[in-house]
Order: sequence, then C-alpha cells, then structure tokens
Amino acid sequence: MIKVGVLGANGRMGSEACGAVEGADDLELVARVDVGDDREALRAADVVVDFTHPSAVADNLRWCVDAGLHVVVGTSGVGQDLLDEVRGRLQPGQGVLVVPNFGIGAVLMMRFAAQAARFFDSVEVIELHHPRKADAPSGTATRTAQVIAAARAEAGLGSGPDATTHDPDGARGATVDGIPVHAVRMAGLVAHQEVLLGTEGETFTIRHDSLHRSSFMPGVLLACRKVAEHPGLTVGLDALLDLD
Ligand SMILES: NC(=O)C1=CN([C@@H]2O[C@H](COP(=O)(O)OP(=O)(O)OC[C@H]3O[C@@H](n4cnc5c(N)ncnc54)[C@H](OP(=O)(O)O)[C@@H]3O)[C@@H](O)[C@H]2O)C=CC1
Ligand SMILES: O=C(O)C1=N[C@H](C(=O)O)C[C@H](O)C1
Repeated sequence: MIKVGVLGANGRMGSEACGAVEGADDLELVARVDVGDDREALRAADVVVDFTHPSAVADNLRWCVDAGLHVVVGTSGVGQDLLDEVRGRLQPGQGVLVVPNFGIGAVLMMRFAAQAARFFDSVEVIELHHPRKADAPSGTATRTAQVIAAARAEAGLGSGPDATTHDPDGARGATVDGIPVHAVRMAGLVAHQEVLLGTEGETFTIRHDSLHRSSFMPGVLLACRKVAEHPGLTVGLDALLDLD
C-alpha cells in the first residue's frame, strides 16, 4: 500500500482526491490537511498531494521536500524559480511531480499544440474556468504557452502577425513567453481551454473540456502510484504516460 496525504483536503480538488485515494485498492489515505491543521500528520505518508492555493504551494512544497516525502503538486502557480530551488533541495531518490493538468485530454492538448505550433503563423490560447478560480492565466494555459513558444523558437519562428498599436484596456490579453493568452471566468464552467492556430486560408482549433473534477482523478492516482519511480523533479504527466 502506498500511503497518501492530501493538502487542501477540504477544497474542491482535495476532497475529490481524498475520495479517489480512498477508493483505490493500492493506496491508503493517511492524512487530510487543510488550513489550520498541523502538517506533521503528513509525515505518516509516502506521497503528499497538494491542491491548495497559488499563495500557499511554495511553503508546502518546501516543507514536504525537507521532510523527505514524495510530492505530487496539482496547485497552479509554481514558477521556474521555485522549480529550480526544489530541484536543488531534493534528497537522492526523492520524487516531485508538478502537474499543471491531470486530465489525459489536457495533457494531449498541450502536446498536440506544441506539435502544431511550427506549422501556423498565429497561435493564441483561451482558457475558460469557473469563477471561483484564484489565478489567471491558469497553470495549464501557462504551460501550454511555454511549450508552444519553445516549439516555435526551435523552428525559428517569431511572434504572430498583429497590427495592434492601440489597446488601452488590454483587450489583446496577456502574453506568456510571447504567446497571447486570454482568460474567461464564467458561472457554469469547470475547466476548459482552446488553442487557436491560424495561417493563410485555414485555422486549426484544439479544445479540451473538463466537465467534472472526476476527469482529473485517473491522473492524480497515476501520479501517486508512480512518483517514487521518477526521482528528481518532473513537470507534467507526459513521462508517466510514456509520451516522452
Ligand atoms: N493540476 C490540475 O489538474 C488541477 C489543478 N487545480 C489547482 O488546484 C488548486 C486548488 O484548486 P481548488 O481545489 O479548486 O481550490 P479550493 O479553494 O476549492 O481548495 C483549496 C483548499 O486548500 C485550502 N488551503 C489553502 N491554503 C492552504 C494551506 N496553506 N494549507 C492547507 N490547505 C490550504 C483551502 O482552504 P480555504 O478555502 O480556507 O482557503 C481550500 O480548502 C488551484 O491552484 C487550482 O488551479 C485545480 C484543478 C485541477
Ligand atoms: O482551478 C482550476 O479549476 C484548475 N486549475 C488548473 C490550472 O490552473 O490549469 C487545472 C485546470 O485548468 C483546473
């Protein structure tokens, strides 16, 4: 049995993850920790899953790494500086998985977007989420833009054509690594994203929809099962799905 602790256990994702772990024959839920609870309970775990808040994840991650625990980070907002710091703090054999999106379709969307990026002049990302989401752009949109930008740079492509010179209210959205990213917050939504690509005479749209948080659970369970087999720092589920 792999012993699992969940940080953010009372939240939307944390509670769903606790239920999924409890329903798995090979995993045991040994700690549910939320705001105000003592993290010491997590020391009983082999693997800690974090679904807290972008403002809390760095402190949690440092604590878990220093406690020698394997960590699966689902919380968004883990930037490159924190990734570099964590890599340097890891003990031999310790694994940390930082997963922007546990949905299999979302993982494939990011890969397909990276594959397609060099064939089109323009590419923009639109992420759409429930209105209780704290951060924008989403971790998934950020990661998508990063892999698209890397693929375009490798192909020698610059930014897409855009004649905009006057945009006082930021209607063209944010940019991540030079890729335009737009965030929608709307009642009724869960988690959705479109990658729009365009070139002369054609457009190509890749869309993923998480219609329920259960969509993330196979990926969460896979990460709990496999994190110990992936020592070091790993970003994304790709390596666990044999996509790399
Ligand atoms: N990787 C993926 O596939 C997915 C990632 N996410 C990400 O997961 C994160 C959580 O999302 P969601 O579940 O919707 O958010 P919620 O607000 O529903 O849940 C977060 C929970 O964590 C608690 N919390 C906040 N800070 C701490 C802390 N320091 N220690 C312990 N618990 C804490 C919150 O308590 P309180 O409410 O009192 O602040 C709350 O109970 C977000 O960053 C989101 O983007 C979401 C879906 C999928
Ligand atoms: O807050 C959410 O809901 C989600 N957060 C993650 C993100 O920021 O990308 C993953 C998914 O989009 C749902």
